[in-house]
Amino acid sequence: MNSSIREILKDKKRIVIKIGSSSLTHPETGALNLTKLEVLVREISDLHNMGKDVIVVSSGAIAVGRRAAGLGHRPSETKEKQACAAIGQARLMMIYQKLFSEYNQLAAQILMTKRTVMDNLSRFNALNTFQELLKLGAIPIVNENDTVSTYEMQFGDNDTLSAIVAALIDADLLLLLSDIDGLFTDDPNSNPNAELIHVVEKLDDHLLKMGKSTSTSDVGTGGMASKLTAAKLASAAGTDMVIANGEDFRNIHRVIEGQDCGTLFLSHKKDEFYLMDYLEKML
Ligand SMILES: Nc1ncnc2c1ncn2[C@@H]1O[C@H](COP(=O)(O)OP(=O)(O)O)[C@@H](O)[C@H]1O
Ligand SMILES: N[C@@H](CCC(=O)OP(=O)(O)O)C(=O)O
Repeated sequence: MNSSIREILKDKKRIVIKIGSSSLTHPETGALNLTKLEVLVREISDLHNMGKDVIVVSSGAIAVGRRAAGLGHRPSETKEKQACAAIGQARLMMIYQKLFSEYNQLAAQILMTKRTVMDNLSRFNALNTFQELLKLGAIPIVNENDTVSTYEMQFGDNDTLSAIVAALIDADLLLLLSDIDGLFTDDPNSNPNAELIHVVEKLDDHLLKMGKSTSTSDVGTGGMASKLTAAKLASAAGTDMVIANGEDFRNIHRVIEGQDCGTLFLSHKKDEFYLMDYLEKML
């Protein structure tokens, strides 16, 4: 049953892939894991070569900037985070540009805030930019514009941002690459008996309570709770979603080949009302 359901993943055409900070950096030092990044870029380039539209939502600006600026601690003050993001985002894009150009791919940067989505004109402009980039064969690399977004304009976590991007551009798959294999019956970092859930057909309140909002890594934000919020948004947008482990980026093709990898959340019918209501409440 599980493997036959996953056949649908082979036909996905427009895919948003979200990568968490913990999947991009070495846990011991916080520096970028370049070997892993090379695998990531190769995997994404190959998906693109298969004729798929790929949109990357990459975290990591604050983690990379913090390391580059020599900050020993995780920044807590807004202005400190903003400065780290300014340094880190530029570095991150420099590496992405370099690696993607080695595979003859065109990488592009899109930075968004809540305001980009809430304001009708900005949302329309953002959508046009995405569409034009995809038409040009580029790979958009998205992040929150952390440098200018303060609390009231923030998505706060890229799980939510990636689901909103997926809804905006009508993606048919959202793939969240995390530091964990998928959704478990409980947090496996505190409960060794927790079991991986392979397929979620309906995201009910019981499942929503399984995801705790605390992140166990030194760089992650949001924990499993924000991934489940993303799953609700994706489902309302008619987008299937998979959470898989970003420890091994070859999981990207495993998911697209329909292998039993991570947790698959099946979407049902579109629910524009839920999406609009969610966006309004974000204000
Ligand atoms: N039910 C659950 N299933 C899986 N992970 C969970 C669950 N509840 C809490 N978590 C925690 O969520 C973490 C993943 O979230 P986060 O650290 O924000 O990841 P990332 O940086 O990859 O986005 C896991 O490492 C795990 O400790
Ligand atoms: N926008 C922030 C990341 C926010 C975020 O959600 O981080 P993560 O939990 O690592 O995906 C940054 O680039 O540092």
